[in-house]
Amino acid sequence: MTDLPTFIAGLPKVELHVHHVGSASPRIVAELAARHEGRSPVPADPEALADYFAFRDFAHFIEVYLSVVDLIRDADDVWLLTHEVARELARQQVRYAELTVTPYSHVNRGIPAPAFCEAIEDARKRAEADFGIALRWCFDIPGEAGLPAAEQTLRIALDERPDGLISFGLGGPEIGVPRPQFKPWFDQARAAGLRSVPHAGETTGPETIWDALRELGAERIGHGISAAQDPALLAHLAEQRIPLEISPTSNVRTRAVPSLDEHPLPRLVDAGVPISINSDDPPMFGTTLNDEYAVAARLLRLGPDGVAALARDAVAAAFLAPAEQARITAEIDAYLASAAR
Ligand SMILES: O=c1[nH]cnc2c1ncn2[C@@H]1O[C@H](CO)[C@@H](O)[C@H]1O
Repeated sequence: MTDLPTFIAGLPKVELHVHHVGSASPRIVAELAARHEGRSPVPADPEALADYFAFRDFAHFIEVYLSVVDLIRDADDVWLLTHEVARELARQQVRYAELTVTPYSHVNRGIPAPAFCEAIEDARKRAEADFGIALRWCFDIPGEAGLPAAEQTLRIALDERPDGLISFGLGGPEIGVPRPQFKPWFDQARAAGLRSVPHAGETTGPETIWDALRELGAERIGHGISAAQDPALLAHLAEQRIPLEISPTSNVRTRAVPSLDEHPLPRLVDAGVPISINSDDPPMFGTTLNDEYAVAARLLRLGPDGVAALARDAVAAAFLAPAEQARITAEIDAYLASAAR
């Protein structure tokens, strides 16, 4: 058996909670910054960028995140970012990824919705041809922009309806952004066949997760780590098989959790809550999906069998057709068997 990092690097995976702009690598950020003659606080130098991606708190993280969003100014930038994100995911043996994109933020910066959707769709199809990876879209509402953003995000989702669009989400800060107010837009999105995957319980308590379940019809929860504080919620998530999309390093870098050793992931798993392991905004957090699997293996004391089970759990939580889930799961099983020889 090879060492665990090597095993993880070759393990077929899916990723369910990873943000489009949040995945812009230092090289991509440098290229985007260079395209716009340095009219941005975002450093083009990868070293300086690593320091720039250090966050005082969650609000500061969102502020930095939006400064990178400002670098994306036209459809070519959108295409470049999307295709490169797909390349990096495929390098990590990701076969399928549900990428969270925030059309409101780009349309609000002057990129017309049709051009934005055409760019992500063309990059998605090219990535499938170039790298063999299947991408799907979650359109999320940037919560800090409130109900106008909800309305515009839904409009773009329903009017443009790109082929890859499968889910509807809610990102940004939770503090001061109560979930119930978004119910009318989630109701319309779900009625149109989009799956509901809001963030909740990342920086606020279990009540935000209850709201996301009861008011927004959440089928999965982005983060949801504060569920560990509420035994009734843990039992509900476990009984109803509602998966949490866990990104351990994200929670430490945004100060949602003091340290990895204090991360609630072991308690969530012990309570029988279904989870998937994700990277959220990997370059911003100085991590990769493979690194997050290694973190989970350490926190959960897993070997190759346990890590392969984490990958299977993510496949089971994916909004994939059963035949596709079976295909990727069989790949995981075959890989584990071959690594054991
Ligand atoms: O970990 C996260 N939690 C919440 N929002 C996030 C996270 N990572 C990226 N975003 C993104 O922050 C933007 C705010 O306007 C949104 O685009 C949201 O998708």
